[in-house]
Amino acid sequence: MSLVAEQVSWRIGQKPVLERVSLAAEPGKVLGLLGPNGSGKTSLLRLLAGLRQPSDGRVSLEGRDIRSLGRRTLAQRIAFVEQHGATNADLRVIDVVKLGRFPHRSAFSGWTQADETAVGEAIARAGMTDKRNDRWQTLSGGERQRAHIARALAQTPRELILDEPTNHLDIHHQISLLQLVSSLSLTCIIALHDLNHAAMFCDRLVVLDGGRVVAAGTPEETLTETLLREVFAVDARVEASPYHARPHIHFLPFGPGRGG
Ligand SMILES: Nc1ncnc2c1ncn2[C@@H]1O[C@H](COP(=O)(O)OP(=O)(O)OP(=O)(O)O)[C@@H](O)[C@H]1O
Repeated sequence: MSLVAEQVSWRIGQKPVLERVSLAAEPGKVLGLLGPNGSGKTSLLRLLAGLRQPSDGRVSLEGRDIRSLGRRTLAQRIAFVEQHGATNADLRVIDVVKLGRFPHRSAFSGWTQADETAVGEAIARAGMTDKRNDRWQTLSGGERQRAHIARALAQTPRELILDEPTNHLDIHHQISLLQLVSSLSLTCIIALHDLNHAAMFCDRLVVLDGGRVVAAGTPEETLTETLLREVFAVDARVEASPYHARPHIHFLPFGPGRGG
């Protein structure tokens, strides 16, 4: 296993946000993190990235508690694309993506061919080659999102953590990003709201509700009509897709008095 959370709890003051959450991300696989608004997805991703420490339990990377790993080692291994990542508005796309190389550089090394290659490939994979010299404030929300993804790829991580990375993207870029992520031989943990996209592109899913894991397994095991009703408060029919090998969810309209 690569990134593992064992019985992780996180509280803010007296308020429990995550309670005894365990999950294990398999190398080279995509683990989807699902759950309604406020269920604890972002909080858990921040713990997995080492940006926060759990109140109880531990997060480990290949068996070592991430608290024992230095910031630089963690940054060489784990890239995190946050939901509302901020960026200095004066930079160009290429400058933002170059920041991804920072953990790999020392005070004495100049900009190397390996840095150049990593940045060029990351920009191409994120579909930003045409925009590489554009200034940050001229980009659309979706282009900024893709530039942040390029920066994460330039980091050449072995673990990639993405918090709702498709939420500003048009449908073409949503599908192409998820396809890209699932084609990389990286360990990927991705929080998603689109349950059909999760079913199509994730190998395994973990569902949070109220800060606890309420389901985990393959998309077929996890995305049941009962779970959709009990956790997401929607009526739906789940069937094997005739077009791909994964389940497909048909959402049904709310009955009278059930909207909102
Ligand atoms: N710094 C904080 N201070 C107070 N409460 C917080 C803080 N961070 C998170 N919370 C609370 O913890 C709960 C979980 O939040 P979190 O952002 O992890 O949920 P989420 O599943 O990512 O939600 P969404 O789908 O809306 O992005 C929410 O009730 C939120 O208000």
